[in-house]
Amino acid sequence: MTPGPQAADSHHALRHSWAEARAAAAAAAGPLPPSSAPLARASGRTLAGDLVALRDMPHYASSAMDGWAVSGTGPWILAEPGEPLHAHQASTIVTGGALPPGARAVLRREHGEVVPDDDGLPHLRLGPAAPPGSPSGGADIRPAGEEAREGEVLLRSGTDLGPAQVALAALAGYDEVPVTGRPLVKLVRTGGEVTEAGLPGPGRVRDVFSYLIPPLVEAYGGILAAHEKIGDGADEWAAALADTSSASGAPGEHDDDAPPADVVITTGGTGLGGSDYFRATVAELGGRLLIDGVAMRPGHPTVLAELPDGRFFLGLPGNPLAAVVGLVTVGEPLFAALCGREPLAAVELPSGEAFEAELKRTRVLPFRRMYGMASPATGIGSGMLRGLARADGFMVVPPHGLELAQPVACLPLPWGRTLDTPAKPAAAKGRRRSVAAKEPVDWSGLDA
Ligand SMILES: Nc1nc2c(c(=O)[nH]1)N[C@H]1C(S)=C(S)[C@@H](COP(=O)(O)OP(=O)(O)OC[C@H]3O[C@@H](n4cnc5c(N)ncnc54)[C@H](O)[C@@H]3O)O[C@H]1N2
Ligand code: MOO
Repeated sequence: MTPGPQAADSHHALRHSWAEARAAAAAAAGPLPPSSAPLARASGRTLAGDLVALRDMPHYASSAMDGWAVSGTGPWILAEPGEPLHAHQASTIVTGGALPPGARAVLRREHGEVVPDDDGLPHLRLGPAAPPGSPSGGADIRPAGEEAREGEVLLRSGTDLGPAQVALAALAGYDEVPVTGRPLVKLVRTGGEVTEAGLPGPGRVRDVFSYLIPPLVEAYGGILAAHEKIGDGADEWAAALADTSSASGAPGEHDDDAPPADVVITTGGTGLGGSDYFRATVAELGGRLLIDGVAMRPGHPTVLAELPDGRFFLGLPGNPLAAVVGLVTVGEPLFAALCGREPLAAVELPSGEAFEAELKRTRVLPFRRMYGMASPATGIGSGMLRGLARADGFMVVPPHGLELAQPVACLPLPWGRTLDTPAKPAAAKGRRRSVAAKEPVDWSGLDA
C-alpha cells in the first residue's frame, strides 16, 4: 500500500497483553437481542424461545394407506369421496387424504374388491387377501394430534437449528422462528496492490482474505452480510467505514433499508496511513479505541473500536497470518460476547518445543499436534500461509517462554483436528500398505 499522511507514526503503544486483549474484547459487548429468521435462513441458528404446536399435529385425521374409508362392517355401498359415511358405506381414499366424517377404518386397496351386487350395482367387499377381522376399528388411520397436541412444546428454547428442526417448524406451520442474535458483519478489504485473480505482477499480491475471513466469521457466529474492496485513499477508508449498512458495497447496490453491520472488519493499512484513516473515522463518528495494538506476534497492529451506537470496527493487519491471529485473538471473543456465549476455551497440550523468553510479546503460532504435543508448524512468517494450512490451531507461547513438554494453551481452528481427544494409534487411519510400497510412508497417523 502507499504510505498515508503520517507514515512515520506507525508504532502503536501496545497497551494490551494477549490475555488482556481477549478479556477486553469479551467484555466489550453484550448479547445482541433475538430476532426472527425466515425458515430458509434458520438453519445454523439457535432457537430463542420454545417452539409450540400452533394446533394439533396433524390437524386432521387422515388415511395411512390407499384404499377405502369405511364405516361399519362390509359389504359396503360406495359413496362419493369426502362425503359423510353412514353404516355400511365406503368411499375411495388416498394416503394422506382427509377421512370423511363417520369413517371408522381404512381398508387397503389390496384387501378389498369392488364387485356388482345382486342388483348389478357396484359394492365393496373384503377380498381374498384380507386378513381375518379386517379392517378393525381405527386401522390405517392417522389420528389428528398423533404427533403433538396444540400448545405442546416441539423444540425447547436454546435448541440448535438444523435441517430436521427447521423442517419440523415448517410442518407446524411456521414461516419464521425466533433466533438468538448474531452479529451482521461487513468486511472491508483494503490495499491498491491486492488483486483478485491470477498470478499477481511485481509489487502486487493475490487476495487471501476472501477465503479466510468469511469462514472464520461464520464459525465464530457472525453473519457476513457485506464485503467490499477499497484502495488506500483516506476518502475510500472514510466512506467504507462511515457506511456501515450491511448491504453490498458495490456501486449501484446500496440498500438504505439494510440493517447496519454490527461489526465492520477492515484488513490491511494498520501499519501506515490506514491506521490514521481508521482512527480519524472512529474519532469523527464519536467512537473510541478499545484495543490499540496487542503485545503479540504476529498481529500486533490489531485495533478494536466501539462507536456510540454500539457498533464495532475491528482493524486487522494486512499480513495474512497476522490478520488471522488478530481475528482469533480479538474478533473471536467479541463475536462470542455478541452471540451471548463464552469465548473459545483453550486446551492445554504439552509443548513440543522449548521457547526462549521474548520480552513482553506473546507468540501465537500455528501448531500441529504431533505425538500428543503441540509443535509449531513450519512456514509461519506473518506473510505466509503454509503453516496455517497444516495447523490444528494456535499455540500461545507466553512472553517468559516455555520448557519442552510444559503445558501450553492451544486454541483450535474451526477446520483443524479436535484438540482434546486422546491420541489415536496410527492404525486407526485404516491405511494398509505393504513394506515394499514405492511412495513415501505416510506418518501423519502418528500426529494425533
Ligand atoms: N514501520 C513499521 N512498519 C511496520 C510495522 C511497524 O510497527 N512499523 N508493523 C509491521 C507489521 S507487524 C504488520 S502486520 C504490517 C501491517 O501492515 P498493514 O496492516 O498496514 O497492512 P498492509 O501494509 O496493507 O499490508 C501488509 C502486507 O499484507 C499484504 N496484504 C494486504 N491485504 C492483503 C490481502 N487481501 N491478501 C493478501 N495479502 C494482503 C500486503 O500486500 C502487504 O504485503 O506492517 C508492518 N510494517
Ligand atoms: O505482527 Mo505483524 O502483525 O508481524 O505481521
